[in-house]
Amino acid sequence: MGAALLEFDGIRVARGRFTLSADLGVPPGSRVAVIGPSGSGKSTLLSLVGGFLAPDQGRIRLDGQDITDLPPGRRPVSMLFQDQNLFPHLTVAQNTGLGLRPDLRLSNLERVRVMQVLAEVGLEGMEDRRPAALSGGQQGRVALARVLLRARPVLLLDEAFSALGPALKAEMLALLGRIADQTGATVLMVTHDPDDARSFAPETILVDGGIAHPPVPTGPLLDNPPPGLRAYLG
Ligand SMILES: Nc1ncnc2c1ncn2[C@@H]1O[C@H](COP(=O)(O)OP(=O)(O)OP(=O)(O)O)[C@@H](O)[C@H]1O
Repeated sequence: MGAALLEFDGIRVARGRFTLSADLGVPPGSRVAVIGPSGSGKSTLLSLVGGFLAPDQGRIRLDGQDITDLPPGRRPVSMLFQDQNLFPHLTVAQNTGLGLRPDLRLSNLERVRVMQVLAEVGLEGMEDRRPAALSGGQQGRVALARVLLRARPVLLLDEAFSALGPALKAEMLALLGRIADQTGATVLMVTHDPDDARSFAPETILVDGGIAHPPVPTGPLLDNPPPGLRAYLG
């Protein structure tokens, strides 16, 4: 629990003919957007942190601890994808409880904690429903409740809210902000929407031309984008 400094130290990774390099640090507890053209390597950058992809060169460190060789399940990282990763046959409470124990053998104390986080994200009274009986926004809340329960030091979002309408997306980003405050997590959020970056992330990593650039203040970057980003933003 608590924030963590995330470091990409001399990272090089090839995927087919594509190569990404990253040499940067993300300060503890910061909220960072990851933006760049389609196919520039944003998901690749997140996969390196999540452990779904191993670099060809370089190390990834969290608070100085080398996590490069740790399998995904042993990394202090939570990841949220667009499809929210809810299991259709499990209830809201069970889907949330998975954040604590994959085998769902929760202690009484852990059950109480599940109910608490569900109340915190506004899902009180819906604990026994299955995901199909929830709206899209409510499903998003279940996924965020699980993240809140896990309270991992690093939270990765890969276009997690991009399918949502503007009002719902704003609501999810606000909830995400509260969760990041509560857990103190370092958040990396891939988005195609510059407004998401502006509203959520004081700093942004630009991924372009095979390079993940160190984070810079979001406002100035978007107000005065370098040529590759300018072309992409239109
Ligand atoms: N499994 C793979 N095998 C070969 N090449 C891959 C593989 N996965 C991704 N790539 C290539 O790596 C590059 C980066 O892909 P990545 O998904 O990281 O980009 P992205 O910035 O997240 O794109 P988008 O915004 O479209 O989701 C792309 O050129 C892609 O074609």
